[in-house]
Amino acid sequence: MERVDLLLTGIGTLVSPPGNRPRCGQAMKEVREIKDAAIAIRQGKIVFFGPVHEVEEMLAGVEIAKTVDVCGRLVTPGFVDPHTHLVHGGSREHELALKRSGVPYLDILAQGGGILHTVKSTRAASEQELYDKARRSLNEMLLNGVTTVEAKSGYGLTLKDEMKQLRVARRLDEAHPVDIVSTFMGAHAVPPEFKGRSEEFVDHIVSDMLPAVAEEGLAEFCDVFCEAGVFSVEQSRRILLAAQRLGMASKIHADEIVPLGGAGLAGEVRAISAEHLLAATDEGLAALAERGVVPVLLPGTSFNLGLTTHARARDMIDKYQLPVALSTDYNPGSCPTESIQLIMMLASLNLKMTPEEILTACTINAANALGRGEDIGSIEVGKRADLAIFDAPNFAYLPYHFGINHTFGVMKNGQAVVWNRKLVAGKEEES
Ligand SMILES: N=CN[C@@H](CCC(=O)O)C(=O)O
Ligand SMILES: [Zn+2]
Repeated sequence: MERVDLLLTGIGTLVSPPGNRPRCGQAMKEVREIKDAAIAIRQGKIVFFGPVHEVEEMLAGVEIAKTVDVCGRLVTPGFVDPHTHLVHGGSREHELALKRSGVPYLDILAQGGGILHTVKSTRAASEQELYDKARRSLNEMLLNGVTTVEAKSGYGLTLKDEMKQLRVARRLDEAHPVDIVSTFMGAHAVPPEFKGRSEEFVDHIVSDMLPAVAEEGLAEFCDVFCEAGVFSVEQSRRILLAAQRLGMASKIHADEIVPLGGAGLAGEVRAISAEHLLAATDEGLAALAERGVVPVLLPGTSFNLGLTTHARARDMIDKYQLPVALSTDYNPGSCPTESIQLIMMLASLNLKMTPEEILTACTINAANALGRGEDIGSIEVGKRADLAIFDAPNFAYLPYHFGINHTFGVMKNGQAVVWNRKLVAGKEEES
């Protein structure tokens, strides 16, 4: 090699899970930590990393176009947020008092509020309004150290409005430094015009929506809210298998509130991931383990809904050897936060995950929940140089010192997109 584009040096601690594969059970705790480290980057990819003296030896005689000293800071892989409802219209703070008075989430939905309220605001919003709002949230995520985000549709619930959401996600992926992975979630709720006729709505999804979404190549995954009073296991199976035939892999909002069997279905259809899982049974967790499904846990949601029960992360890791991933579930109802660093604190508090497990869950396991373990989610030679730089002495400091943003900088494909705690001008929206 004759030249590297960037040498990131002065790294106090470099910490990353090793490899590309999902990390299960005990392996979630085994992270690689290197003191006084450096990373060499060429054409957006990592070409060497290790203790600074070793990297310098490797680079003897190689032209280094630019050197940046991060002055002893912590460097991790850029975080991957594998479950968000990024693109939507409006907000739902008017439901806060109702929620706090104890009215259950599904009752608010059954009364036409909740998700259905956001459906109204999303239908009423123009594509540009949705774009501008989602871009602001994406900037917040980037400032938190996140470099890849999954984004679901599901607040349009007509073909036209679902496509509107998905096109916004595609435009953001093209224009914003954060990579967006799109999921079609037309089965997020039964819209008012199909009230009492959920089977007909499922027919409409299968016959009209899925083919149109596939035709325009707007989504890589298909997700269903498989929940009592929303979509049954049979309906979810029908939608997910139809989507698979069109090339969209499956994700499931599974066993969030009622143990309906969503986790079992995730195993059966070989979903890439199953999300929430607060009410998942042992049988359901065993099905995930048997079929290599990544459980995506959303502790911000149970926290914000004021629940005293939480997903059984310890059982998932210790007993079922599952590769747990974490996510914000950013959405306007059950979890209005873009902060993955807050989620880390809640994973420690309520899921009893260790800092090492949390790091693994927010990086390589989250990348595998999106089928991107070969490309992102760990600091490895050949992978994209998506990196987060923190004003922190070690990774445990992030879930420990909570309620503030520790990010100093973010590199996306080897380019600084956040520096000195600010978006780098022009990088928040490249065109
Ligand atoms: N549970 C279903 N969907 C979202 C919430 C959507 C909303 O309340 O707007 C979730 O994952 O938490
Ligand atoms: Zn969700």
